[in-house]
Amino acid sequence: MALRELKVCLLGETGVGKSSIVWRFVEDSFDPNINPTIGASFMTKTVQYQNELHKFLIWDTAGQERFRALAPMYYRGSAAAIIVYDITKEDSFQTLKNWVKELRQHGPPNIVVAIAGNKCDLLDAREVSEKDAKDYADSIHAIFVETSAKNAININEVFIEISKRIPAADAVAATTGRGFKLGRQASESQRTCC
Ligand SMILES: Nc1nc2c(ncn2[C@@H]2O[C@H](COP(=O)(O)OP(=O)(O)OP(=O)(O)O)[C@@H](O)[C@H]2O)c(=O)[nH]1
Repeated sequence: MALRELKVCLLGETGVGKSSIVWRFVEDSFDPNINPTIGASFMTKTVQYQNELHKFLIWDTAGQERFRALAPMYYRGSAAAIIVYDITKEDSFQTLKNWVKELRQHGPPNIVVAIAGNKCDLLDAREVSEKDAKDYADSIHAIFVETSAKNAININEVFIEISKRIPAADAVAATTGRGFKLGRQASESQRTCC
């Protein structure tokens, strides 16, 4: 079975739940006392998609302002970016729009963008309407899901949607050197920090 490596980065304001989404996806766990990311952290997870294995190489960036300048190192060369906002924080949705602008200006031209409205378990505190966010995502042809890392809602779905959109993106990637590899492992996960 063909193994495809897909570099994915997570972007978004501090505290929106980027690391929690990654932990839920890779380890199927949730830590309410998780620490803010320093610099960035890296994890991988391989999943089967149709007749291929997709190995996600996931760069979870730090949302704190002091690390902002590091982000290009992680979104450059990415096949996809998951930009996360917190549905209970309007400001975090504005920050997301800034990330979209930055990716447009400096990111890979064919990057798949997924917008994740996280903390959808906190409906009573909602500040960003699902419709407004979906309309915005549609306007930039991005994937859109509301997620809850806490309650494991729509976490796998984000990555499945990325897998679905990658073939078109990879047709370009293949011509630039990234592409298919034959692999042996059916599933794995790993975490390192830097
Ligand atoms: N209720 C709720 N809390 C969440 C959810 N996801 C994350 N949190 C909490 O939000 C806080 C921040 O989560 P992180 O995953 O560290 O956020 P981050 O975006 O990675 O933050 P930085 O590393 O600073 O960029 C933590 O207290 C999490 O437990 C969620 O889906 N629901």
